[in-house]
Amino acid sequence: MTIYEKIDRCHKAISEVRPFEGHMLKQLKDYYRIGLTWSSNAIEGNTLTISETKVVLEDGLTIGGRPLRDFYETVGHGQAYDFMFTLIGERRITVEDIKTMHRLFYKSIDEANAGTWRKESVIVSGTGYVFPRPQEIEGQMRKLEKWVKSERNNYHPVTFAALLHLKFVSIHPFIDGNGRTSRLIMNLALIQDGYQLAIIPPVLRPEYNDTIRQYQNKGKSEPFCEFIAERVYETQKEIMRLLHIPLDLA
Ligand SMILES: Nc1ncnc2c1ncn2[C@@H]1O[C@H](COP(=O)(O)OP(=O)(O)OP(=O)(O)O)[C@@H](O)[C@H]1O
Repeated sequence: MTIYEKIDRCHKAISEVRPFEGHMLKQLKDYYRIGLTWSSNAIEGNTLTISETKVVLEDGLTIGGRPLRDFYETVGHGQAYDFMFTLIGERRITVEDIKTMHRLFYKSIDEANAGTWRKESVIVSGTGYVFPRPQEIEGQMRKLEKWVKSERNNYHPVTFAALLHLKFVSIHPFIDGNGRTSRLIMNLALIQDGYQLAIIPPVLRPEYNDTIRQYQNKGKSEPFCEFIAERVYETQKEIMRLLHIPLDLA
């Protein structure tokens, strides 16, 4: 069975318990708020542990001895995550939504650059890939928005979400926080289509970055899409375990 067939089997089993409705939706949202915030920040070097992330998000407390920036990243990611969930009933992902997500994540860190395109060129370590010039960003992001509208139904929802992430990080429209924003947009696409989140733990960072590079250097998107599909499948199995859905359906 391919990873996509496995995902579809799980999707069918999970959809029967309607996890994205009513009280279950709230519980799932709260559960993954901590997991996604922690993992997405940790992969970029944030030093907070998962239990410290929970303290910051749920009690609003700072953590002694940790950089203030790590605290702001956690609070900001929590707010951007909440905004992402407000779009769950829609099937749109617009440039404005993307800017709002970045602004919420980044406003306490650098208000002037929050939700605004970068004004400088960007170099990403580990790749010789040439990113668009600042003056090209608005056009490329509008093109991406059009692609979302016109191409979404031509892909498996998990492939679509992964491609959206790839295309977004290859524009790298913000001065910082592109990784966090790309993972939020990808997860927005997944939950809008009724799929579970893709959570990338920091230990998988080398594989994550390597599959992005394969797309940029060799034009191969399959390794990244499969990497993301594996992550969605892991979350599906976790949800099935939590909701007492027999795992032999996985
Ligand atoms: N070769 C690459 N090209 C483009 N983006 C990449 C590449 N490798 C990794 N990335 C993405 O960029 C992110 C890290 O790059 P960078 O540090 O420049 O991002 P950032 O803008 O600082 O955002 P964040 O701090 O949220 O990651 C990774 O999390 C990944 O999503």
